[in-house]
Amino acid sequence: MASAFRIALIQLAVTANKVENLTRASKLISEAAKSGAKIISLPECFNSPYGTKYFPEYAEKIPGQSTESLSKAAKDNEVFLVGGSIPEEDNGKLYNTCTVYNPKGEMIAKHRKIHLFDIDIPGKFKFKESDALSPGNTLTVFDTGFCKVGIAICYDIRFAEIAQLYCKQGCGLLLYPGAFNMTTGPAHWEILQKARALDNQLYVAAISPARDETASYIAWGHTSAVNPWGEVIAKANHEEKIVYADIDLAYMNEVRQQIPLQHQRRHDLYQVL
Ligand SMILES: NC(=O)CCC(=O)C(=O)O
Repeated sequence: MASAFRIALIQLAVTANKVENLTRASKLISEAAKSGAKIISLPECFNSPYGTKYFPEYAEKIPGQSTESLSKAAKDNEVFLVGGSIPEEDNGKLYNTCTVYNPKGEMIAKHRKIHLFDIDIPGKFKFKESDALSPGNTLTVFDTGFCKVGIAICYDIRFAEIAQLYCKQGCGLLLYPGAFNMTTGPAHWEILQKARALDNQLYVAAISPARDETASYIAWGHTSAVNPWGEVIAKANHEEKIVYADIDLAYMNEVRQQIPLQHQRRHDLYQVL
C-alpha cells in the first residue's frame, strides 16, 4: 500500500434543509474522489445546523436517511468516508456521532463525541451541548490500508490524551470534524491542531462547516491540515471549499527519526496508559 495518499476535507455550506445538505455533500464527495482523494471527511453536524435547539429535530437513528446517503457516496466513489457528524437518536438519548465507511460502503466505525462542548466565556460566548446531548464513551481508530486513522469530534481536540492514545495505537492521521466559533476559532483552532500534530508527530486535520453569518451559531471555518513538523499544509478561508492535503508517511517517519520523542519518553516517571 502506498505510503503517500491524498485526503479531502469538505468545508460544506450547511443549511437548514437536510436533503439539500445530503445532496451537496454527495456531490462534493464525488468531486473530491475524482481529484484523487482516498479518504474524505465532512464537518461536524453536516446534515443540520449546529445548535442544541436543532439536535432533537434533525436527529436520526443509525442506520437512517443520512447514514444511508453516506454509505452510498462511499460505495459509488470507492473511498473511505468520514461522515463528519450528525445528531443521533438512540434509546431516547441524543449523541453527536461520526460514522465511517469503507470503499464498499460498509460502516466500519461509529464514534460519539466524548467531551461535550459546555463553555462560558462571560460577555463573549456561551454554549451548553449537554443541554441536549449525551457523551460517547469510546475511542475510535480505524484502518484504511494507508494508515490507521483516529477520530474525535471538535471540543475533543482540546484533550491531548486522546491524541496520545491514538498515536500509541499507531495512527498516522487524526481527523477532527469540528465547528469552532468566532470567539475560540481565531484564538485556538489552528494552535490546537499544531499542538496535537507536534506532540505526536503525525498528521492532523480539522474539518469545519462553511461560515453562515445568518446562523445562530457562526462557525469559524478554516478547515485545515497540519503535518508532523507542525506546518499548516492546506487551509480554507470560511467559504464552502474542498481542501486537499497530501499525507506522506515516509516524511512522518523521517520527522520521528530526526526528533525521536517516541524513544525518549521517561516511562519510569509518567505514562499514558
Ligand atoms: N462544536 C464544538 O465542540 C466547538 C468547540 C469549540 O468551539 C472550542 O472552542 O473548543
